[in-house]
Amino acid sequence: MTSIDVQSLTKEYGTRRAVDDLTFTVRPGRVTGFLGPNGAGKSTTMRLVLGLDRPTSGTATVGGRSYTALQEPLRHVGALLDAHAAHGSRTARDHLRVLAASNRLPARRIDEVLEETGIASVARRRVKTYSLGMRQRLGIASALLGDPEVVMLDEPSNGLDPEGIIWIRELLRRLAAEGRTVLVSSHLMNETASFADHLVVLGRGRLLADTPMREFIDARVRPRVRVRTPDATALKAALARHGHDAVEHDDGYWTVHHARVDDVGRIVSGAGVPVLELAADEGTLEQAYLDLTATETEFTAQPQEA
Ligand SMILES: Nc1ncnc2c1ncn2[C@@H]1O[C@H](COP(=O)(O)OP(=O)(O)OP(=O)(O)O)[C@@H](O)[C@H]1O
Repeated sequence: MTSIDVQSLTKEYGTRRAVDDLTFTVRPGRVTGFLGPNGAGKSTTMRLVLGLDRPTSGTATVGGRSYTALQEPLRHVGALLDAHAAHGSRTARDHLRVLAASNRLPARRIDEVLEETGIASVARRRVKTYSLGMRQRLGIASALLGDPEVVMLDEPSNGLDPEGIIWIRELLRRLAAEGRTVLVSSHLMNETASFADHLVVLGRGRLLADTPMREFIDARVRPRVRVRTPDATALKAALARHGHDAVEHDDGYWTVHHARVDDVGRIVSGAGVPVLELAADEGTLEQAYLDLTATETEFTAQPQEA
């Protein structure tokens, strides 16, 4: 099994520290979401892992070896960094042919990844005629060509239509279920929440979190419960006896703050309160992420003066 290991990694561009003493491990068998505000250092870290840039200090390895030491690297690591990397005057098929030949990959993989990424029917068209979403699919096809154990994708949902977004979600889940190591950066929190098991979060080049997604959310967003009842008086009284306060909304629901659905369920059923609906109002990844990164965002819009 192959992990990505980042150890005390630092990258400076002139006086600017893009990556600052970063240490984390991306493990196989799960999807790790790679998050952080603009300029936090996600792409730089991925480039360092791929040997496209040299670290100022520290190391980034795949399965214990640096990427540049890997023979036929596409068999080990598949990456999508830039959807515009493919040459525009080539067809998708030719682009994949060149990659397959230079990594001694079997030609049958070309058809397999074209099918898998849904671009088989346009594979003979020149890449410059492709939409952004089609280029993303070609970038993912290139990443999967060598059937690699490690897959690293920078903003793969970018430009994909709703059907494409569902496809990429299922693809990422499947790659992880097959035991691969999957690192995916994204600015789309709902998306990330739908496919990630684990999160690595950066802010200004530093590590802010390296934690299972559920723990990341639960540590930052207090749980709430939504209840609907025809007997508000009984509901309020029952909750008050257990130290809970309920707030009513215009749509007829009540919210119980800082409470778990199991506890509220037990309280209301114990008190015989009639309940029409009872639901956990779980914290979202977006809420937790914004809470963590509020002070780590380099670029924020300033309120305009009237
Ligand atoms: N080649 C380079 N030369 C100079 N500065 C660079 C270079 N590449 C990145 N940087 C700087 O390093 C910092 C980190 O950039 P990086 O692209 O890694 O962030 P990111 O987290 O991927 O951001 P985004 O979410 O906007 O893609 C930024 O301040 C960026 O301007």
